[in-house]
Amino acid sequence: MPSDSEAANPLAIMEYISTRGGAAPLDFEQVTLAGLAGDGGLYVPSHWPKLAEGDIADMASLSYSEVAVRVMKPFVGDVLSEGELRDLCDKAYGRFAHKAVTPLVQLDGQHWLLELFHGPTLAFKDVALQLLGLLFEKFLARQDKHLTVVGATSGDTGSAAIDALAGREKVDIFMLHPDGRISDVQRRQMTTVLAPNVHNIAINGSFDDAQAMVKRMFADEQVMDRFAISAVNSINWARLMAQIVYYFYAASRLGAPHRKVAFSVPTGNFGDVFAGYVAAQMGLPVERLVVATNVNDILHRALRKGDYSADTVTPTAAPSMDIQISSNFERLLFDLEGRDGAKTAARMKAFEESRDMQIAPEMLEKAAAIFTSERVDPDSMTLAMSQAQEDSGQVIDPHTAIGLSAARSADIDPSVPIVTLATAHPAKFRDAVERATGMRPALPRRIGDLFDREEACDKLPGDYDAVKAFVTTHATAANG
Ligand SMILES: Cc1ncc(COP(=O)(O)O)c(C=O)c1O
Ligand SMILES: N[C@@H](CCOP(=O)(O)O)C(=O)O
Repeated sequence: MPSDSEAANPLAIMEYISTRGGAAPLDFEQVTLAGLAGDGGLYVPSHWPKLAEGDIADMASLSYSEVAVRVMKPFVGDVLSEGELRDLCDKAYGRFAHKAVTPLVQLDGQHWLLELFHGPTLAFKDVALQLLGLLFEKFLARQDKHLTVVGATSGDTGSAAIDALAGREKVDIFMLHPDGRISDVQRRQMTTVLAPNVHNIAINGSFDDAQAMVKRMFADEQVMDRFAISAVNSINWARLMAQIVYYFYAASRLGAPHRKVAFSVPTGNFGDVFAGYVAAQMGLPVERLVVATNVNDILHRALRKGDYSADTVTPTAAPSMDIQISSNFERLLFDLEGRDGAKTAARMKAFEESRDMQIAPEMLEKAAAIFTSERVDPDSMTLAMSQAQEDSGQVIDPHTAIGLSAARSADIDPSVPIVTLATAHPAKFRDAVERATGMRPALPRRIGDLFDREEACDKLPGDYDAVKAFVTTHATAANG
């Protein structure tokens, strides 16, 4: 738990440093607009702020928006006043279709679902991206600058980012998705947004290929000199920060800080579960974080055996988790290695060249203090969907099913509540849900006419130069 002095001074100035140690420290406004560090690293806070037990206990009776203010304020520092942060949270979470924003649903004596899909695009990404859109707007109004957002999506980040940024002045968004490897609903949620500042690009390749191209752009001086490039993926610290909130919100309602809570997290890019790790560093009593993967199991192999070697991506019925190179794992490695940027830089450079990394037993042991992992195969995923419907009347999506199956397999004390993050609405994956349960979920009213809308999308080869040429031709220069 936090020391008295840390708890008493949560607003000490927060600086952000790169995991690779080669970039100047930034404040919260700068880090939000920067996205990825110039040395290729990911920004992290210079220290983990601590919340006092009493503050965590108080959260049980606060609204989601108020919990968000209390959790995020130490990361924001004095870049926004508390009133400004509260206004942004009220606005962001006011767009959610459920009063609780992220309601908890009890399945049985030990298992709960945390429904994170009540935002405009029906996945957990809205929780952070609705806020990030408003943060961009606020910070760009302070700076006379035009922002070019370049992102990669395996289905959900794209629509949430586009919803948050479509039509905003001073921002263009270029969103790369793997052609043919996302659900029809996911694709249409992006490609039917016809605002002139939105550019959808289907690339021939996997999410990993798209993500690698995005990262390469941040290191490309020809692009960076002309355009102010930023990120909406969880490589952007502000994305992760907003995702820490729901761990506090859920755990405080289940008895934290006086009771430990475990979380099972369907995982791909390691962002959502890393947010849980941060919550634990801030003082939330987290019994365990279950990293639930599908057959694209690099994280399971890494946490179980130290084998972080990237295979090719296998397309599955949980396409948003079809990822083999998990960007945010670098943030964990940085912590596990004593926050030594030079070591992390050397490790990541070697990985980028060989696509292989072995993790030392002492680092694995530290990770095992909080993380455990489970690999869920397609049959277990299908079974989790049908059982959730039969036993609890809950229709769940394939990603949530992977989380729930992992939660039920993990070795966790039966007296500890386990919260599975329900990361997407079942209507986004109607074919897979229908195959598992015989039920075809209806599209929620707000996207009821999705299949009647016109689509716009450019197709490009999985080639960096082609994507760079497209972005630099269509983007607005930083100085407008
Ligand atoms: C529905 C869904 N579940 C789980 C994940 C995995 O989350 P993360 O990439 O933060 O590990 C994603 C994609 O990010 C997703 O869209
Ligand atoms: N699953 C994501 C992939 C990117 O993850 P992010 O959290 O880093 O944006 C998606 O659906 O796009």
